[in-house]
Amino acid sequence: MTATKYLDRAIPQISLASFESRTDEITLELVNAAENIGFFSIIDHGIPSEVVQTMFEDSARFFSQHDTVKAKVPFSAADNAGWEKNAQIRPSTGAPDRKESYQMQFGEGMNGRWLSEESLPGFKETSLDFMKRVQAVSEKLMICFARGLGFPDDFFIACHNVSKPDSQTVARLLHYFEIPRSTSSGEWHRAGAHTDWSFLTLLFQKAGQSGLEICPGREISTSFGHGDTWTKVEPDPESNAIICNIGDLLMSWSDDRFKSTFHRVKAPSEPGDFYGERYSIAFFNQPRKSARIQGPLKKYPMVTGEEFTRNAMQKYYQAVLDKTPMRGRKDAGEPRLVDYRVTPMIVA
Ligand SMILES: O=C(O)CCC(=O)C(=O)O
Ligand SMILES: [Fe+2]
Repeated sequence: MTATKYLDRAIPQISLASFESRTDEITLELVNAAENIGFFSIIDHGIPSEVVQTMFEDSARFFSQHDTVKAKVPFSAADNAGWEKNAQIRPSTGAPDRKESYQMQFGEGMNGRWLSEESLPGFKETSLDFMKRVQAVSEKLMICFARGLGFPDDFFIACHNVSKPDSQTVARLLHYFEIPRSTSSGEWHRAGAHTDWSFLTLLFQKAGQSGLEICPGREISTSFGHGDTWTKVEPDPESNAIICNIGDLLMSWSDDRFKSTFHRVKAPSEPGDFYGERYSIAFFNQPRKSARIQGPLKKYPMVTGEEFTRNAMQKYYQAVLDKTPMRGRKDAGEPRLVDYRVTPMIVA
């Protein structure tokens, strides 16, 4: 395996302190970051680090449940919610990510996908409280991006209103398994290179659990950045930073002015890489199904939020939908992506 080429790109750090009186200044910083690297971190965002830690503890509590318990809330491709394990095949690798994840929503997509209060007391309340806080931070960023693109301040907030039943916004708990040092990673990744199809993604990392890497959309020269130069994005517990990236939705809504950025969680294989168990939390701002998506220059035809998500699911999950052993089962109802047969971390 050839060594990864790394470049120490500066990731802009943007403070949201005194937001109301500094909105224009913050807008300039965000627009600049979005036009160039597509990645930035935000600090002074108002979510105390204890709240983040509590969510991480509850995430560990969720994933420590037996697989048969988690399988009661299986991932649904139709709703983009629920639990999957070793089931997400990225177009960049053609192999499942070595991870499990649980996706939670505010709206009707989450119906029947919470574990019962008896099996996981307090989990739903902690999660929804956390999600509301992250949504509040997202809304500040949405005001700035609306200003930056010449829309009314509340334009993106209305399109992403999480109190509406057709909200598609997702909070994703992620758990990557510990990897034995003897493992040869070959071409697979903990999360293969991809862009997110969200408007914006807000990512929480845990101290010491590195692995996230980025390659800015403007600098990528191959389809998935194989062989391109990558930059490590280390967790920053000191400043309680949230890592943010532009997703495909904001790229399209800005007529490509803002670029979504390739990122991945590399399988450890080189000196300095982290082999331990890794937890992260990603919050994907997704449009309401009824939102109408088109940039100010009308570069792309208008699509609804529902259509945008459906297209993205086909692009990112089709390989699994085609392979899923449960497809066509009488009781399936809809395609399911959980492949219980794959044992974690069997890597030759
Ligand atoms: O776990 C991470 O750090 C990144 C996860 C990610 O990129 C995703 O789920 O889209
Ligand atoms: Fe991602």
